[in-house]
Amino acid sequence: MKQPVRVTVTGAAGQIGYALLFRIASGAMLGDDQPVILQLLDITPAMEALEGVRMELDDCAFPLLAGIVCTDDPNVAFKDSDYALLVGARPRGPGMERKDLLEANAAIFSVQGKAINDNASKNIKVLVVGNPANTNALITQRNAPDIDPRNFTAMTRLDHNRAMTQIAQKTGKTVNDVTHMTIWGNHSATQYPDLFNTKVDGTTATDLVDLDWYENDFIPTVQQRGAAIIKARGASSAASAANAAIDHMHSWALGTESDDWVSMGVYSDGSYGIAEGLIYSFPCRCKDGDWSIVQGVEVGEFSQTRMSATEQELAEERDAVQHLLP
Ligand SMILES: NC(=O)C1=CN([C@@H]2O[C@H](COP(=O)(O)OP(=O)(O)OC[C@H]3O[C@@H](n4cnc5c(N)ncnc54)[C@H](O)[C@@H]3O)[C@@H](O)[C@H]2O)C=CC1
Ligand SMILES: O=C([O-])CC(=O)C(=O)O
Repeated sequence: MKQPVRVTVTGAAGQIGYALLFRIASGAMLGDDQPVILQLLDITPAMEALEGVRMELDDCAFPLLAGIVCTDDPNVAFKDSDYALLVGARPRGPGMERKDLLEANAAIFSVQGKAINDNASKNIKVLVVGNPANTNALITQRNAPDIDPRNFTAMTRLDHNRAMTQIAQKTGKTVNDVTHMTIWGNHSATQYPDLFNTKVDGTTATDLVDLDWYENDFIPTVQQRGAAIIKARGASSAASAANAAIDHMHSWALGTESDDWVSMGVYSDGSYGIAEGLIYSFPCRCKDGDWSIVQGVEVGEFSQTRMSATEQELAEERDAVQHLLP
């Protein structure tokens, strides 16, 4: 049996937390041979609800669950942490854009970045889910100067999964036939889901659909899917967000499929001309617990315009939180 790893989840008493923790404890995220210790953080008023979640985790008798810590202290939650899923933040309501949450949520991530820097394993893998996810990941990373910036990522896997299903349904196939999907940029309405490089049953997706559908139906549907869920459910995506977080960490820790790739918001090294240091979603391959940006993906004029627009938005978000970036 492997040694247990420590997995921190923030906002653990929230909606996404409730859909996430049981799957982490079951082995869905890190494999069915990897014991986990869950280190659960939420705010003081949520401690009683969190205690209820702990009771339910206990009641599942998960063989891989080697311990549970519930706390309202970030220094305790991140102690020796190997993996962190930063979910805790206010979600948006109807009519809001994700960047409207910047002010409400940004401060949370500077505090947690410092707590990660001071307490966590230097090899910690961090996924930021709380919105606006890319810029919150940037704030966290910049507040943890002793940790490699590559260890901080933002979630665009939900957008990636949404796009996979949309193209599969349009072409009468299943998601099993879809490969090489890419979400470029920000987890926001400017994100660019790229079908020029996507394959459906081996055929390039843009050869199977007309450009009008791609531009005026597919792209806005993927970009606006979060808002559509909020409208329908009265609350933001939770189970699908938790599922995407599991997928993101699973790919990162255990690797991606052969020559396929996944979308991850990662520290830009200047690839594809994207400003260095932004947390931008790229096509990534993962191996041996590390990710790399896939190089040589075709970028035509249609894609370039959209990739630059979402980069521009990320630069503006970064400038708006300059005071939180040491
Ligand atoms: N990146 C993505 O694809 C997605 C991101 N999200 C985002 O995830 C976040 C969480 O969503 P839900 O779970 O639905 O919200 P929720 O409101 O149900 O839960 C949030 C939890 O975070 C806790 N929290 C607040 N401040 C905290 C702090 N400083 N430290 C620790 N915990 C704190 C709250 O007490 C609450 O328990 C939101 O920002 C939402 O917009 C949601 C869906 C997809
Ligand atoms: O849209 C929201 O606010 C929640 C979210 O990030 C998503 O569902 O993609």
